Amino acid sequence: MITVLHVTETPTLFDWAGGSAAFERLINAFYDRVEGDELLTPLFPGGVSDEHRTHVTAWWSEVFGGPAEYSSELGGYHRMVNKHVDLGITPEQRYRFASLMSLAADDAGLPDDPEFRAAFVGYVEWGTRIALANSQPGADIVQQAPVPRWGWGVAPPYQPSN
Ligand code: HEM
Repeated sequence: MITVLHVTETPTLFDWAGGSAAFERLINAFYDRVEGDELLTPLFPGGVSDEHRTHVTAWWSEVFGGPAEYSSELGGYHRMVNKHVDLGITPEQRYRFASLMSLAADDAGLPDDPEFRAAFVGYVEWGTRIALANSQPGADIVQQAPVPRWGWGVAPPYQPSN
């Protein structure tokens, strides 16, 4: 008797989005919007540098399943978390940040299937709430933690079996 095993691998969110080039487009589109936003510009006086954009692209790529360069080259979670200390992010700024991320995903032509976008905004919601909490004066901050690796959650992409 022959048994046929059908194995379909679920792609990482990084690969599904289009890899490094897609995350570069996303982060540049996002900070282009930030630079024109009256609520967020006070947090980025003088604009958002190429270096900042490159670092944040590395963070997002790693979180979504791409190369772990933010951990190996830039200082990992510890560096990211300390960048937010004492920024005093307001709930309005958090919400604006999250909204602009969703719009930037459209600007950058990221996949717009409901499964990908649900996972994407799930991470945005999670990350922005953590950033807000960590940015408050006197916040009790976890200094060392792994960079998260985000997944599809309950709805991976629908892949017909034949
Ligand atoms: C999903 C949520 C977020 C992620 C993944 C994220 C990621 C990062 C990373 C990786 C850095 C450090 C870049 C480097 O290594 O040089 C950073 C810095 C920064 N983030 Fe966030 N962030 C998030 C939410 C927010 C929010 C909600 C705000 C404000 C509304 C914010 C404001 C900033 C600012 C102002 C810096 C620069 C600080 C400095 O260089 O002095 N972030 N962010």
